[in-house]
Amino acid sequence: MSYNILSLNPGSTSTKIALYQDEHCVFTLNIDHRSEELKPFKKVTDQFEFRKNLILNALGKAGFDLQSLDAIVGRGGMVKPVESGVYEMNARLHEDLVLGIQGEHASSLGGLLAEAMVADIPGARAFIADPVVVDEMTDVARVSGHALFCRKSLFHALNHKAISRLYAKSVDKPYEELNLVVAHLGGGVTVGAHQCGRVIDVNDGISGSGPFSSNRSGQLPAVDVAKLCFSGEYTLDDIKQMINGKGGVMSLMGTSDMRKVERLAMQENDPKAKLVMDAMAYNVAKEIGAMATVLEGKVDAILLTGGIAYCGYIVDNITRRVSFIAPVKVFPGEDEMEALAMNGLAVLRGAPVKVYT
Ligand SMILES: Nc1ncnc2c1ncn2[C@@H]1O[C@H](COP(=O)(O)OP(=O)(O)O)[C@@H](O)[C@H]1O
Ligand SMILES: CCCC(=O)OP(=O)(O)O
Repeated sequence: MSYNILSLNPGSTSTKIALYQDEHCVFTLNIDHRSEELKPFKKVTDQFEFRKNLILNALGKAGFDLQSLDAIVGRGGMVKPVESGVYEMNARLHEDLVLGIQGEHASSLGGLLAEAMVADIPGARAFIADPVVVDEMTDVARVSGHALFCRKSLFHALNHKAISRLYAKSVDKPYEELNLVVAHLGGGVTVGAHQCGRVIDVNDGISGSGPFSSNRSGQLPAVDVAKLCFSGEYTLDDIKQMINGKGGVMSLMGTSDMRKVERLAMQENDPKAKLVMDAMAYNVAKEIGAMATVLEGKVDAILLTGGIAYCGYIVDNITRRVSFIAPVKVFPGEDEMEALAMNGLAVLRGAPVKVYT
């Protein structure tokens, strides 16, 4: 029996779609969204119709018959902390994706779009897989320095796991027998300590922790942020945007496109662009060092992935700083589309599916 699966990956700056016939990718498209295009939408969930129409138009243009789909797998979503795995859409999951229990992120649209689209396809199923809220952190990693706060597991779980499995396959070992430090360098930056198949610690890529990224501030001096909050000059929304969306390279260089920053630094000898690239590499390397201590120095490999892993200058800079810990392997971009489809395929072929409660 053969299956048709659609992968949906809504990101902060793009919507990626891919069609699979069993293991084979037959169509893939990356729709970039300019920031002005998304500006009119107050909340992420307000983008639902806009993204749905783009997807349906793209599939229509490609001449694909939606009725032949067996499953749609979306990248999810800011729901409650969950175990790694595939979850079938249900009323609870729908509700929590809409509410954004742990905050707002474009990936929450993945499950909602999958659910809405299968509604018109008899027999088709809607899933999310390894959402950004996968939580395998140890108790000690959760404790923050104040009783009102705890550290959260919000990261690129899907790509962390997919790239780790790809690496494990390349060295002919089960992922569950390896200790890895994985750094996803993208819109957000997350660096995780993978111990025998579980991400036991990771910086929170949404709420302002760890290294800065192309559009996020990472950790900031808390007292100075508190002063800004009470200065009367900024709204809560302004402050949230400083941390997530308009922070990081966006704030330092006025763009979140690392290709532009790289061009400025390398071709135009812009000292500020070079300093920002150096600082990004420095901070990512520091976080990798921290995660190596979580694994007590027993690290089989360090994996660099995400869009910024295409940037040779940053990769070389990080590698120079951390290669004393373990060999560094680079997986530029992501393996999320295939991971979504293969997770869905496994369920269609009889693997267990998890129920979100
Ligand atoms: N070839 C490249 N060289 C340098 N940076 C790149 C390249 N391609 C993408 N990027 C940067 O990667 C970042 C986006 O990474 P990506 O992994 O696609 O994002 P996300 O984590 O949101 O999926 C952006 O800052 C983009 O400019
Ligand atoms: C940390 C959650 C995932 C995330 O940051 O994704 P993007 O880099 O795609 O925004």
